[in-house]
Amino acid sequence: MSLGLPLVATNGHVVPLTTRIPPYFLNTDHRQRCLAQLRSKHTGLEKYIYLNGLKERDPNLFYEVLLGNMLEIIPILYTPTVGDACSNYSHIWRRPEGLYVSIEHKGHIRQVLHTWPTGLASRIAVVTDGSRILGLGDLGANGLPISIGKLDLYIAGAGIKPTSAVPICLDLGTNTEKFLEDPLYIGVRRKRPATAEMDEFMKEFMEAMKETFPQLLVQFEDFSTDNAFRYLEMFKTQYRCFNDDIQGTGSVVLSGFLNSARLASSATGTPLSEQRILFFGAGSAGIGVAKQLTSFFTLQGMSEDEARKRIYTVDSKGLITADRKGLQEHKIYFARTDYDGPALTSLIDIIQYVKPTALLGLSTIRNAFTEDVVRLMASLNARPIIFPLSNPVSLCEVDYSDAIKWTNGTVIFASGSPYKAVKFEGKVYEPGQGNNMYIFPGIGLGTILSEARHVTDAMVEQASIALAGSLTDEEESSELVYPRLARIRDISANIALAVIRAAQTDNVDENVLFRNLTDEALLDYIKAKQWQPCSAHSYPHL
Ligand SMILES: NC(=O)C1=CN([C@@H]2O[C@H](COP(=O)(O)OP(=O)(O)OC[C@H]3O[C@@H](n4cnc5c(N)ncnc54)[C@H](OP(=O)(O)O)[C@@H]3O)[C@@H](O)[C@H]2O)C=CC1
Ligand SMILES: CC(=O)C(=O)O
Ligand SMILES: [Mg+2]
Repeated sequence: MSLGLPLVATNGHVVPLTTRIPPYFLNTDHRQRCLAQLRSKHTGLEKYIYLNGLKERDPNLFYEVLLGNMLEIIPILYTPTVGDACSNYSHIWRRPEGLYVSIEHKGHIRQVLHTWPTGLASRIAVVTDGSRILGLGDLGANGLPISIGKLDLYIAGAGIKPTSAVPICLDLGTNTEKFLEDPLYIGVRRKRPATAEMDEFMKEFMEAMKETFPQLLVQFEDFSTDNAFRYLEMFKTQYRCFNDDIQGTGSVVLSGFLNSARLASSATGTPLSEQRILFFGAGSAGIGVAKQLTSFFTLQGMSEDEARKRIYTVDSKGLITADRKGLQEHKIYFARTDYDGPALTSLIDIIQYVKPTALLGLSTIRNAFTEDVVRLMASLNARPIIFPLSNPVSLCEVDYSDAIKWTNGTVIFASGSPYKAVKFEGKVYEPGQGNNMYIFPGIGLGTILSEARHVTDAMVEQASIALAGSLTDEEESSELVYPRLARIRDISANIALAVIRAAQTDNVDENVLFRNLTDEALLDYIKAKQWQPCSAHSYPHL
């Protein structure tokens, strides 16, 4: 063990020649100590604060503990607890953890970006404007922890170097009064800008990002739906960027849906071409997933119209039909043209009309999938596919234990936030977690390594297909629809390989050296590039 400090060995123990750490500290298991300290905290928020302090003090140890305990720690750094961290961020703020770019910096954004310490080494930025954090609404400048949490997943899940990661919160004001009135609120005290002012800001920001960090990929995160679609359209062929809520969610849910449809079909024989998918919630996530599914259906040989006909969307006013006045732009494509009865507003009536094989919730409405809804889905399908995908858990459309009970265990289930396994009538059932965390680390890794100029639709689609195909025999026989989280590094490497190949096919890869490598050699290269934490390097300065 080389720690960069003088050591002596006595009785087989390593003892540092320093007074600043206890002589036998190095012979103890720091990971176990951290876990014990973590577990001694009583609330999720206390655990979150503890873990972020640990990351600041000792990033290697932090990521070692995280990688060894993903199932326990991801729900703290990410959904659901990151939702509490965001809601309370102005109050729990301890130290600078990311980059804030304020509307008041307009005209000087490049100078602000230049203050970021790792400069040209930066490879991936997760950028939120705090306007729709999970399903919690407009949290303004409190949104930074969502960018930090996503980047922890890049580092742990894909092996991106911590020094390559840039968490960014755009501080553009907030329309949430309680923050504007809170004396501890850390953001600018103004309402959000009108579209023209925000567009000017975003254009300056993206141009400054490209100039300051030429090798960087931007992941847009938790922008309100209209802006999420608008900036994706505006920037997706101009800069290296993608939108996680639209494209990442689309990609991850397509994977889970394909594995679910295969499971359901082994009971019912229903082919993909006869699936009817009902989206409860038609925002950036719902429409993003619907688009990804239809794009995949057309790859399978369906016409665009046939593919679109498989999809039904519901918003706060009920089933979305083309005759509705003033439909928002993003809802028009899937609005039904074949329904001309009275407006259908209750979910039960809509299910009775559509007879869906799959019900996907991206609505932010807690318990919207009531017992009646779930039982109706079970009466229509031998294996109903029910994905309550809204985050955090407090906004999930149905709890796993209820879904199991009300379907007598026949449900094929994936939720946005994690649930524990459930025992029902003597059998243990394991839920899936349909969350973009399975996909964005691999998309990012593949994009960064291939130096793709843009993230193309095919790169996102191939990522999804790679994830769907990543189940082991054991996972398949346990009827999982997503792989176990503990394998995320290998899965991310496989997704990255698929993303790089798609970038090559689309001719957007600037790193053309990979074109000559076999898949096996490229996969080895990707794995060798994954950063590994090593807490033995933790005390060089003592
Ligand atoms: N699992 C995952 O990986 C991901 C999950 N999500 C989650 O998805 C959720 C939605 O995100 P996003 O699409 O961006 O948010 P939006 O607010 O844009 O979308 C919410 C949608 O739900 C609809 N809705 C609201 N209330 C009702 C109701 N009572 N009945 C029916 N529909 C209703 C809204 O209708 P209207 O349009 O009329 O307002 C809107 O279409 C969030 O909770 C988010 O955390 C998001 C990304 C990834
Ligand atoms: C998971 C995610 O990106 C969201 O809930 O917004
Ligand atoms: Mg999100």
